[in-house]
Amino acid sequence: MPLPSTAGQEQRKDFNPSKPLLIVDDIHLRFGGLNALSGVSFQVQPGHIQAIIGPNGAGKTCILNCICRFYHPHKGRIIFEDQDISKVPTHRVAELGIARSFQNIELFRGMTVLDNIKLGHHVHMHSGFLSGGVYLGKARKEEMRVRAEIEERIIDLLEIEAIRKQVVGTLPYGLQKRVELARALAMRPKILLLDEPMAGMNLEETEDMARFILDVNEEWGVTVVLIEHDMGVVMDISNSVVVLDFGTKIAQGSPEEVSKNPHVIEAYLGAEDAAYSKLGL
Ligand SMILES: Nc1ncnc2c1ncn2[C@@H]1O[C@H](COP(=O)(O)OP(=O)(O)OP(=O)(O)O)[C@@H](O)[C@H]1O
Repeated sequence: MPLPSTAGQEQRKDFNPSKPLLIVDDIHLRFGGLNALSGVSFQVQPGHIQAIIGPNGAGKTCILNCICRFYHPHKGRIIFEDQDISKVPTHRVAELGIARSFQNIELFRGMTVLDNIKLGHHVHMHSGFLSGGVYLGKARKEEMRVRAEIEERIIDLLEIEAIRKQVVGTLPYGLQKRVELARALAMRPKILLLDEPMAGMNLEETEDMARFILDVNEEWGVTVVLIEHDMGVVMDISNSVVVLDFGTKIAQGSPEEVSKNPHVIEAYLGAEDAAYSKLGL
């Protein structure tokens, strides 16, 4: 069942396949003498699952950090929904509809699952002292109702009903990753940036997570940018793949195209044979 009143659904209304939702334009990022990103450009189409792959240290996480403004590139632009967000303050990025999960879980481990999910909503709360503290206005009551409904649907979709009252720190790793996804969804994102959501998971947890990402994308219309080392997952669920190596884009295309690209094969072979074998070639 589709999520009500989400940014994702609004996005679906003016769905225009020829117009990118996100444009990463000539991004350069340096740390001292290290060029972490050297002119990386790509576009993300609305409704797509866009994978970013590449050997360790290729610059994948740096790209996500530039998109959500944790890092400030010294050259280049990030355009989201026709707006150049290169100067938008970091704390405003979530309000625009950009949510992310982290490589290492970033949850409040001492709080319950539900409370962690509720925290995802705070980006849409605009009430000040009068409306929030003293007078519970009509609009705010309506917002609370919608939020509660969304919460329930997220819990339902991600199948975490049974653990909603459990303290996050007591949960197995795979479930904690699921709660992190739930909290990101509570932000009602138009685009979801996922940094290795399957890392450290067993096969069953990986398959579950892949299904949840597909559900979020297909049923709720949320565009996804996905960094993932598991090539099986990338090949299965992404519409398009960008390949980075040493801070530059070396290939882009459908999963099938990039898996046959000689530069990609070479990059992976150079990195480690195991990664190459994961390409399934
Ligand atoms: N805050 C930072 N300070 C200094 N160097 C950094 C910083 N963040 C990233 N780097 C460097 O930038 C390069 C790209 O890092 P990034 O984390 O984007 O790689 P990655 O492709 O995500 O790798 P992995 O798959 O191992 O997570 C690396 O050499 C990394 O050490």
